[in-house]
Amino acid sequence: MSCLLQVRGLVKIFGALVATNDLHLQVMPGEVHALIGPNGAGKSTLVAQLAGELAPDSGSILFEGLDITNLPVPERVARGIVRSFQITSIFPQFSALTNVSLAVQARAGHSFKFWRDASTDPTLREPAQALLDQVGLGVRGNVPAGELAYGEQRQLEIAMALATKPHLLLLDEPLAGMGREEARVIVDLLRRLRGGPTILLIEHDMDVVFSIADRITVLVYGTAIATDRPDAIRANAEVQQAYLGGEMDHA
Ligand SMILES: Nc1ncnc2c1ncn2[C@@H]1O[C@H](COP(=O)(O)OP(=O)(O)OP(=O)(O)O)[C@@H](O)[C@H]1O
Repeated sequence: MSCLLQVRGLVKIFGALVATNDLHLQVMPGEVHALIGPNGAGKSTLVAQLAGELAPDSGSILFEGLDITNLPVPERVARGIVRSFQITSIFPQFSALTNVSLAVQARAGHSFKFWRDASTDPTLREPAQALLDQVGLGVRGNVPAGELAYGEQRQLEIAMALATKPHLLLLDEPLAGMGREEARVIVDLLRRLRGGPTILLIEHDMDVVFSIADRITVLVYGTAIATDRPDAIRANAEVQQAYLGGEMDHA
């Protein structure tokens, strides 16, 4: 099977710091692929380069066989690389349903200024309601987005990201700042998304990573030191060394 995303020899330097260091990565279609590594290993820097927010100093990124290394963010989104929690902007005064309707509308190529249409047009409302149902916010559609609980806003952002019909969904710490119950809702949602878009996930909660990832890549000092299935990663001596026997013990 040919890979969806291929990163070849990626390098990103900040002053004296090599944040991404000759990084190679392959993400296969349909998988949940987790990126883990100690603090400062370069996970977010990598995702920013995949999303097009940061330009690499060298190396290349191929997506669906096409070199996208120099494509700007909107063109990557149009090709199906979508980052949740960063690129989606919620309008807090609009209802959850209108927010998702706007995302559906944007995907269809219309301008955001027609938000009045977005809240009433059935061709936007119906898919938007289906997306709210999918993320577990089906009964919260009429609530202004700004009044949703923190975890619900993250669910809403996932619905808005899904509205763009992503082929690759980039999730950078989707559980950050959440309590136990809110995190459980998001983890259940990620499980339900299996079979949908390919997911590249940065997550510090090792229990979550090891229970939902198909494959895991471990970054250390900007380099991918291992990519494998969870059980093989857990047993990998170099990986255990990188974590100094800490977090991995609990995984
Ligand atoms: N814009 C920037 N300018 C300078 N240094 C940066 C910049 N962005 C990141 N860095 C540095 O690059 C290194 C990698 O940071 P990055 O945030 O990618 O790591 P991370 O693995 O995501 O860390 P964490 O798990 O703590 O979120 C760190 O040393 C960080 O301080």
